[in-house]
Amino acid sequence: MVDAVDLEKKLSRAMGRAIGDFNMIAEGDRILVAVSGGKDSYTMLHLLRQLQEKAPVSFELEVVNIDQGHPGYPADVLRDYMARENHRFTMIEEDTYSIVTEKIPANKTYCSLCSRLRRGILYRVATELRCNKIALGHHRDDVLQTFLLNFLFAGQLAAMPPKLVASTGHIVLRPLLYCAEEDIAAFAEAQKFPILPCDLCGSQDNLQRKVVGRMIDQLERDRPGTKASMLAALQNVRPSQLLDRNLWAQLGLEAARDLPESGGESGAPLIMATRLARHVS
Ligand SMILES: Nc1ncnc2c1ncn2[C@@H]1O[C@H](COP(=O)(O)OP(=O)(O)OP(=O)(O)O)[C@@H](O)[C@H]1O
Repeated sequence: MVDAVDLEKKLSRAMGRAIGDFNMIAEGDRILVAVSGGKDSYTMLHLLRQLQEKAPVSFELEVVNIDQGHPGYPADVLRDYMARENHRFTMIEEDTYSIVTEKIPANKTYCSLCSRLRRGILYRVATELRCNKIALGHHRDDVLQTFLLNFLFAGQLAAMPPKLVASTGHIVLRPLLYCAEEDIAAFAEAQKFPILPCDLCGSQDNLQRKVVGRMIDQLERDRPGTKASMLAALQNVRPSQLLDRNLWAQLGLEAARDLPESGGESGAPLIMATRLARHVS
């Protein structure tokens, strides 16, 4: 049983590694921290605030929540928490719920349109608050699920970008991308974050994603370390072992090389073991 202090250290180390690996934060940044009231974004906010206090670079945090007009949205819970914790907090009221329920048939999931509308609002608010970056609370398990969803059902080899330049020029960050969901859940519980319900829209939450999530969880139960291996794989891409002709052209490849030092048959396990050692801890 890991206690809250150890969990905090573990999560904070994982977040620090992601921030360092992808050069996410620089001196003078103004970061809009998008908080939904769920466990992931509460945890992200908590860890970013801690980092802010000890980091060698100085940056600012602007916390934003969008009240999307769901019936029964307990806005005061979030307002009270932000006031108690002394965060710079803005709640934006935009009734995207009416748009989504009008456009999407009742038996279909609202998630995709709802999150697209939300993203547009976040970009607008980031401009209004003079924020150059936007932090989202996606974590390792979101990344793995997205990867598998794309692989199995969308014909693409793609996960989620750790850092993305949006068309508006804002930089979108995912600082929790190395953090395990179960650690976040345990930490959020230990911290007693006042979690807002996520089923207020009554829509079936992205069913396909849930199925894939359960598949990965089962694999992890059968073979502990599977998730760490999947995450390591996303950081250990061998373009020449894939079949993307455009990628081959971009890399100027004529044929795949089978040199041991480039990780041919014999090199692969060693590289994987090294990477795993970095990420299992
Ligand atoms: N209503 C909202 N207002 C502000 N930011 C949001 C809102 N909803 C989602 N986000 C941001 O988008 C991220 C991903 O949203 P998603 O709905 O997939 O969250 P989630 O997996 O339920 O995470 P969380 O536990 O933070 O709610 C959140 O972590 C948060 O950063």
